[in-house]
This record gives sequence, structure tokens and C-alpha cells, in this order.
Amino acid sequence: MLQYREKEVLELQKVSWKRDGIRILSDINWQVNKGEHWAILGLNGSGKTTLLNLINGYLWPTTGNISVLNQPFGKTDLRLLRKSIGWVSSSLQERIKETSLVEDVVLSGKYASIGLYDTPDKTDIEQAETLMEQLGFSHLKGRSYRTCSQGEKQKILIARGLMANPLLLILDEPTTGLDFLAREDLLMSIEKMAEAEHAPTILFVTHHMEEILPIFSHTLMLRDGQVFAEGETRSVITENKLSTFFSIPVSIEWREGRAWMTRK
Ligand SMILES: Nc1ncnc2c1ncn2[C@@H]1O[C@H](COP(=O)(O)OP(=O)(O)OP(=O)(O)O)[C@@H](O)[C@H]1O
Repeated sequence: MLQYREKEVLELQKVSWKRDGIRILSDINWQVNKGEHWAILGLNGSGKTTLLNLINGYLWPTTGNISVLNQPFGKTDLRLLRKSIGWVSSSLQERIKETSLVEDVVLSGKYASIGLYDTPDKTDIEQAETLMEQLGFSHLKGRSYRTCSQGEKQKILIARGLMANPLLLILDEPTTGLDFLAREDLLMSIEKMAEAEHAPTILFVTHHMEEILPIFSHTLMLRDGQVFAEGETRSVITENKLSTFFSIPVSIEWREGRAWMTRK
């Protein structure tokens, strides 16, 4: 595990990524500091997944510099770094063994494994139980993962991601496929988790404005592989900026710290 006391969680300087002569990401400058949680907003194909793959070191930038948890890429052991990063995505969901018990899926996060290969100790079991309670699914203990709903599965995977006490937690479109109630329930669990003591820095990828909860102090907007806007959420989520971003006039209504968008 990395020992990490610095202020800076993430720094990208002039990062570009090209594939087959096409620039997928251009000139990304982005800094995330401790104490901030970021939403990443972008249309399909804007480069969000590519950006996450760069941060995790699964892709290498064509140009520019990346430093994650104060570890400059090129001088760092990426396998060690990845132990400090939790990543919850739909591709992870597909890799979970459907017959596993809910608590074993959570516990497997301790070893960054998909199955449960090591024997968990008492502290691990207690930690898993605390996370299940915090995220509101203690009642699913003893059930198989297969029998859980989509919203429950997302909570299980977030708890799994938290088992290794990551410093950075990436939630890549966690609300995909959820109905209104399941989505709100998951968002409230994420909010509670973010407010807990020793919570990791969260990067939350979404297509939907209203999912940017007040805990997301900052927002990065990506368009066509470029940073369209970045900074404090209230200064980024404005009618003017969003109308340009979506190329249609939109209005925003703020309710309980969340921006609800409609077409004008
Ligand atoms: N390995 C690759 N080779 C060629 N093109 C790629 C590759 N990976 C991504 N792209 C292209 O880069 C662009 C950005 O893709 P990316 O998956 O990062 O977008 P995204 O914002 O995550 O989209 P979505 O919201 O649909 O998941 C797309 O046009 C995609 O086709």
C-alpha cells in the first residue's frame, strides 16, 4: 500500500492519446486535490473511459505527463499503485462469479481478486460487515450475487472496491440500468460513503447532470476528447456552458444542491 500524505491526488499535464493517427484525447490538463470529489461528465465517445484507462496505467499517454497519488508514471510500480485505486465499472460486474455469496464478493476486494482465494481474517470480515451496513445491504448476507438486483450489485461492487482501503475510488457510470428509485438509493449510499471518515477521493463518471450530488465539489466536462470546462461544480454547471456543451439551449434548476436540466 502506498504511503501518501501529499495534497495532490491526480495531475495530468498536456496529456494526449492517439490511436491510428486519430487524437482521442487532446491536451488534457487536470488536477485533483485531496478533499475534493469530482464528477466527470461527457457524451458517448467523448473520451471518459480512455481517460480512466490512462489514470490506471492501462494505456500510456502519447504525449504529456501523468502523476497519480504523487507517483509520476514512468517512475512508479503500476501494480502497487493500482492497489490504492478502486475501480467499479460494468466490465468488473461481468467478471464476478454469479454463484458467489454477497459477502465473499465484498471480501474478495481485499485481495484484488475476483474469487475469494485467501482465508479472510476476523478484521477483514468485520470490515466487510461495516461496509455492507454503511452501503445499506447487510440484509443480503448469505444470498448469492446472482439473485441480487442491478442496484444491489452496484452497491456490492462499491463495497468490494472499498475493502482494500483505496485512496482513489473510480465509479464509472454506476447508475446504468437502474430505475429511478434504485438510482436514488444508490446515489444516497454513495453520498453517505463519501462523507464517512477516511473516505477515498471519488471520481464519478456520469452522463446525467442530476446525478452530480453536492458531495461532488468539482466537475470535469469532456467533449470530443478535450476538456470543455473544469472546476468547482457550481461554476461549471451553468445554463450557458451546458447549452454550448450540448449544442442545444437548456435550462437548469438547482434543487437540494443538484442541477436538473431540461431542454428550453
Ligand atoms: N483502442 C481504440 N482504438 C481506436 N479508437 C478508440 C479506442 N479506444 C477508444 N477509441 C475511440 O475513442 C473515442 C472515445 O472513446 P471512450 O470509450 O473513451 O469514450 P467514452 O466517453 O467513455 O464513451 P461512452 O460514454 O460511450 O462510454 C471513441 O470515438 C472511441 O471509438
